[in-house]
Amino acid sequence: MDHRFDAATDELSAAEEAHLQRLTAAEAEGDERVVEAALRPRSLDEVIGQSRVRDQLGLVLEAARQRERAPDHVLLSGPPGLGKTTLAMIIASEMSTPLRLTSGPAITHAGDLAAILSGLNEGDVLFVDEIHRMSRPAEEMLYVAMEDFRVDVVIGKGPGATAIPLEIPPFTLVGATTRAGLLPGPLRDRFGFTAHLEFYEPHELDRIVRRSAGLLDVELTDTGSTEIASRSRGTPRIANRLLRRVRDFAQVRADGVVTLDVAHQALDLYEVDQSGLDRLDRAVLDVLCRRFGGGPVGVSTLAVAVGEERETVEEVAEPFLVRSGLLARTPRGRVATRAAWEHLGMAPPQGVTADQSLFEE
Ligand SMILES: Nc1ncnc2c1ncn2[C@@H]1O[C@H](COP(=O)(O)OP(=O)(O)OP(=O)(O)O)[C@@H](O)[C@H]1O
Repeated sequence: MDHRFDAATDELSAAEEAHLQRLTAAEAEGDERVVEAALRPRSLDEVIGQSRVRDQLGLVLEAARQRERAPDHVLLSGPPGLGKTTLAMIIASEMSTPLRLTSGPAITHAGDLAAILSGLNEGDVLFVDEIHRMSRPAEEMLYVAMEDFRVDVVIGKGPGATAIPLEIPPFTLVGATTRAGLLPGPLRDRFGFTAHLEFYEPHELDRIVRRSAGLLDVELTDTGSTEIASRSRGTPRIANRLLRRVRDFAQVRADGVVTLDVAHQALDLYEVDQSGLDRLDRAVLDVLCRRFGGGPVGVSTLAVAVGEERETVEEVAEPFLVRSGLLARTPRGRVATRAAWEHLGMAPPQGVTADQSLFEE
């Protein structure tokens, strides 16, 4: 579908109108995931922020189009909700080719991957989310598929087992990971283009909030939008989610318009603080400072203390806390910075510095 949104004029095209109708229907069914998917930008031009990634990726795709070849394999890394899935969909749509979706945890056996790879058509884009969580045998099969476009199907077991090579058509693998560091070198090296997605700046999130509000038909003031953007943890998915929650509040407890005051009240109600820290972020800081005297403390201990999985603390809470200068990762464990103590309204113990570089791993 030709889904283009002109952020400069905020005008909806006929295609956009149709899209909006589908959105409204999805909302009427209360399906938040459908709504989230419908808010995704559909082309590189529509992507807000990430300008370097957009430029570089645009060039990779244009060159491939000119050569009439499948683009090189692409690795997208970065914290959740910054647009990895969105970019994978855009790669497929810009190449006018179908997108096949799977995820690392879903591929438990090499055979699962063999089945997916052998079903690909020439030029298909295969998206593997959480690629760092794939099993080792599947990973090894993927190396060969990425480089030689071949799958070795093993027949039989033990010493009598034989590998039958099966040719597969050239395809583009798009891998997404929140932990690029966990990918084995040989896999990482086989991606021709690697993009690291950064947290978004408040003015970019502001544009995202206004774009989504336009699509959802939510009336919001400039200051209302800025307020939501500034509390979105640098993350578009959170910006869109907060917009929907503030919209609920505006509808039920106000006159439907998202003003600064409405945004304030709603976000306070949902326990999103002024810096955008949510419950988990605050729990991590709280435990770190109050229970462990500001650290250093190991991430596993921290995770148990807040009642979360280690991965959740490491991949969801920490990147934003580090980026906000509230937490530092050190070889001896996690440490609260002076800003973290101040954020909790507590006096830092002697010797705690604001200078994160002292804590660098
Ligand atoms: N650059 C962007 N401009 C506008 N909206 C965006 C942008 N990036 C992401 N979004 C919005 O944020 C939401 C989340 O994006 P997406 O699902 O692509 O993130 P993700 O990085 O794949 O997250 P996860 O790894 O958790 O699946 C999408 O619904 C999309 O509407």
